[in-house]
Amino acid sequence: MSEGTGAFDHERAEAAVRELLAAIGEDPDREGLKDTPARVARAYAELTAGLRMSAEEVLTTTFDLGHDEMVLVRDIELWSMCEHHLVPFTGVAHVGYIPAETGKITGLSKLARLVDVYAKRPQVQERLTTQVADSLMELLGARGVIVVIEAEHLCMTMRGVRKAGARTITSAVRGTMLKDAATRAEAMALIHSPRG
Ligand SMILES: Nc1nc2c(ncn2[C@@H]2O[C@H](COP(=O)(O)OP(=O)(O)OP(=O)(O)O)[C@@H](O)[C@H]2O)c(=O)[nH]1
Ligand SMILES: [Zn+2]
Repeated sequence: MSEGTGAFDHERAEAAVRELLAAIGEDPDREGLKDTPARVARAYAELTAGLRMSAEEVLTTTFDLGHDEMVLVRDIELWSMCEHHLVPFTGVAHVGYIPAETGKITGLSKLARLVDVYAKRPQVQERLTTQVADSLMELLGARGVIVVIEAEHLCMTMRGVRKAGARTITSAVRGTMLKDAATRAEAMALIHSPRG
């Protein structure tokens, strides 16, 4: 994938929103819309903040707890933006890993932050899923990783095919989670066990 600069240009974003308002037949100068380009630019800066963050920054806090068995955080709330239509897709991510033999683990919140690094940018669900899995393998030296994402795409709900409630499920399985069926089954059982 070719890389953009990642830098957010507020002035350019404001001008583009003003232009879009004119293109849809609105009057960008009417009272209710006059602050909209600046607001939308700020909102887009937030919604694409992942372009200006890295997995390396997020996974700096690690502990050597000697815990070398599965850690799984499920139901991590997720908001991303479909790169085809620039409308949201939303759902949950389940992220599990088997730490390195040294027992090097990261903070639980860092798994949720990692999801945000890759979610807060124009994205497709498949790439989001593999990027989270691959960064855990590389940066934590995890022996195995499983990432399952369940999401609803507003581009399929509010427009186009208009199928509300359809959920897309993607998974990325790496290392021992891939090789060892019992470990993978344990992770899937944890992901699907009853809530509450
Ligand atoms: N694989 C994948 N497809 C996605 C994702 N988000 C949106 N899409 C799909 O991207 C496709 C884009 O299709 P196009 O035919 O180029 O665009 P379109 O005419 O707006 O398509 P419709 O949505 O079917 O109206 C659609 O089928 C979307 O459902 C995603 O995360 N992964
Ligand atoms: Zn879309």
